[in-house]
Amino acid sequence: MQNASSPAQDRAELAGAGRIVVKVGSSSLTTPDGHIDRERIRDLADVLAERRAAGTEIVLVSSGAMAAGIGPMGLPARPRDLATQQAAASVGQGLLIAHYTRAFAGHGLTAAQVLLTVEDLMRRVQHRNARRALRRLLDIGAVPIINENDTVATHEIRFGDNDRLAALVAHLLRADALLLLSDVDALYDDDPARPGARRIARVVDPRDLDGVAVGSAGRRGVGTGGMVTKVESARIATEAGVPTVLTSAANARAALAGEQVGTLFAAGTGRRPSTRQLWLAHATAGRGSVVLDPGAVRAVVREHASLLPAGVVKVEGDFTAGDPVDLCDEDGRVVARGLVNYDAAEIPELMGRSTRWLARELGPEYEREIVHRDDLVLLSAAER
Ligand SMILES: Nc1ncnc2c1ncn2[C@@H]1O[C@H](COP(=O)(O)OP(=O)(O)O)[C@@H](O)[C@H]1O
Ligand SMILES: N[C@@H](CCC(=O)OP(=O)(O)O)C(=O)O
Repeated sequence: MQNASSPAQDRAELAGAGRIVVKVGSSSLTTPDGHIDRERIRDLADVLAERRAAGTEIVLVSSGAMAAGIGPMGLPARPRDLATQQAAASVGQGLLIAHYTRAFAGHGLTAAQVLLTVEDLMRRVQHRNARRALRRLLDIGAVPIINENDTVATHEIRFGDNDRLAALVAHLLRADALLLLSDVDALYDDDPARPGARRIARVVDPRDLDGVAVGSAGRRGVGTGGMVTKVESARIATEAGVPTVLTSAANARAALAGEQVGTLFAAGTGRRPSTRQLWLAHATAGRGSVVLDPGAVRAVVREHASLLPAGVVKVEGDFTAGDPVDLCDEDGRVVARGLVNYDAAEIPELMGRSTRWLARELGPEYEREIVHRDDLVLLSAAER
C-alpha cells in the first residue's frame, strides 16, 4: 500500500486525532511480583484524561488481567495451564478495572469495562452489537476499557494478544490513530538489550522491516507477544488506514502530542478491508485445508469468486463448518483463507461435482459454496 505523507504530517495526524485507540501491555501495568502498579495506572489515566478533556475520544485496550492475578492468587509466576490462567485473569481483571475506575473518576470520567471474544468481532450480528455498544459509550463520554474475555477464551478461540485485538478495534471504530504502549520506547533493529541496537523512527512499507530482528516478549515474562504481535498489529491497523505509534507508557503524553518519539507506522491509502477480512488474514490460523485445482485457484484469486465443490481435489484436517481453513494450490502454497461451509468429513463426497448435480442428487442445501467469496481473503502469496 502506498503512502506519500511526511514524518511531520504523520505525527500531526496523532496530535489532531478525534478518536484514538490506546493499547497498554501487562509489563507497563504490573509489578514483578504480580500486583497492579497503581502509580502507572494513575499516570496513564492522567495522560488519557488530559487528552479526553481536549475533546478526543479515547478507547483503552488494556492487558494485565492475568499478570495482576498472579500476586493475589499467591502464584510464584505466570501459570502455564489454561484453567489457572483463566482463574488468574478473572481475579486480576476485576482489580484492574477497580483501579482504572478510581483513577478516571479522579478526572470526572466514567470507565466502562468491555470484554470481547473472537466471536464478537467475527460474526456479523455480534460485530454490530460490539460496535453499537462501544459507540454509545463514547457518546456518553465514557472511556471504554477493553480486554479479551480471558476467562472464557480457550486456546482454540482467542485473539491471544491484545496488540492485534487493538488493531481490529481501531478498524471497527474507524479510529484516527492507534497508540501501542509497551515497556520499550520503540521498535529497534535488534533486541534493544544489545549494544548498538538502533531505534526505527518510521515504517512506511513492510519492506522497511526486512532484516529487523523482531523478537518475542521481554524479560519480565508477563507480556505475551513481544514485538512480533506489535508489528503485526501495526500492519493490520495501517492496512486499514489507521496510523500507529509504538512507544513506552512513559512516552504516552509526548506521543499523543505528536512528538517524534517511538516508532511511527504510516497508514496505507488503499481500500479499507472489512474487519472479517482483516481477522481472517491476520488473526486466524487455518484449522485444516482444502486443495484447489488450477482453475479454482484462478477463479478465487483473479476473479474473487466463491470456492465451489467442483474445484476441490483434496481435504486435510478435521474442521467443522464455520472454521477458518486454508485454501492451497496443488503445490501446497496457501493462496487464501476462508470460513468453510461444510465439515471436513462431508467434502470428499462433494469434490469435483457441479453444484447443480449436488443439488439434484443430494438436495438443495448442497448448492452452497465450500467457501463464500464474502468469507474469503487472499493471502499475500496469491497477490504477488
Ligand atoms: N526489535 C525489538 N525492538 C524492541 N523491543 C523488542 C524487539 N525484539 C524484542 N523486543 C522485546 O519486546 C518486549 C515488549 O513485548 P511484551 O513483553 O509482549 O510487551 P507488552 O506487555 O507491552 O505487550 C520488549 O520489552 C523487548 O524486550
Ligand atoms: N488478555 C491478557 C493479555 C494478553 C496480552 O496481549 O498481553 P500483553 O502482551 O501484555 O499485551 C490479560 O489481560 O492478561
